[in-house]
Amino acid sequence: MAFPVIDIAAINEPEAQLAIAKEITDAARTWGFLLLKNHPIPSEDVASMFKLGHAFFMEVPEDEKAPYPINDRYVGYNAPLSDRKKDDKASIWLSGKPGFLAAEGRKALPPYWHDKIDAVEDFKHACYGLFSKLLVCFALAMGLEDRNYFAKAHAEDAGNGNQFRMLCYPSRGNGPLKTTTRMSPHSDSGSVTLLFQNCAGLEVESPTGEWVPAPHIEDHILVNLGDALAFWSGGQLKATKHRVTFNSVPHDIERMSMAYFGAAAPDTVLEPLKVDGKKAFDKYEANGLTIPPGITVGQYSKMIMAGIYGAGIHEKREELGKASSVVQVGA
Ligand SMILES: O=C(O)CCC(=O)C(=O)O
Ligand SMILES: [Fe+2]
Repeated sequence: MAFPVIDIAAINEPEAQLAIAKEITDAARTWGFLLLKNHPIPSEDVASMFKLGHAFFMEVPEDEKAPYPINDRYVGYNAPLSDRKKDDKASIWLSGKPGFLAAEGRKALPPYWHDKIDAVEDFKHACYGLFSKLLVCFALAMGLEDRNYFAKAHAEDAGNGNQFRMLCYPSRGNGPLKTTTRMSPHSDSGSVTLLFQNCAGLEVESPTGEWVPAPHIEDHILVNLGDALAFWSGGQLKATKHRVTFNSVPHDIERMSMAYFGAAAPDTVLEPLKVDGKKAFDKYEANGLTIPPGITVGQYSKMIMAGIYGAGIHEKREELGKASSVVQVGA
């Protein structure tokens, strides 16, 4: 079964919409991954975001990044080997609802970013526009009465907003240690991830269970689904495991990617839809955890984050009496 590549040039044309929605949803049911061709995000904008990210990772000294570690709102820098203590990649998190980075979020960002916040905000907003169209496609193709059934639970300014991160898998002079990897296998936990990549290197679990390379095609966006939406859809949509290894991105090769993680508002209750009037599954497991029906998106995100970044920052927030509604959707 070939990796799905879907042309969405006509996504706004009413007579073409249902057919495109069906193609996208079929890919989401089988692979849980797809490549979007002729999408509305200008390639110059993608290129300039990569350029900003690359200069940050390569030119800003580590001691100017280290004082800004990722915080409980998913803003800040994550040094190599901090994810799961073994993933050899660095990331800068630029999360939050529109306006957040220019206001409270600013002090958590290395100063390099301060005059680039508007460009980041514009890019995130464009990602949101595409993401919400994909949510409409799922509802249309699944035959839900309300085409906004999913989209309306994903307002751009709900909760703490969506997460956005740029990643850099550095090139190293020495080979990797046995104990390190690039990006451990995981499924994303939110609704839909838009992934921009500057080269190949991501591997995904195919419908027949083998690790296969996700194609890298110039000007295409890779899309994958997260467990919250897969669970909510009653298993009709699939959240697929993916990883980056030192075989797919050797130690002396650099890779960059940017991920926009769209998630539902933290108070969204995840109750699986029935498929043909029947319960689709008795138990849904993801990343080693079982998702109980009726859990909210906010509660689910807390369940999964401890293994990745440690729950410490969130516990501290709660000790202070401020219940956190942080949504960790990537991995
Ligand atoms: O770098 C990549 O392509 C993978 C990123 C990813 O899977 C994630 O951040 O959740
Ligand atoms: Fe991921």
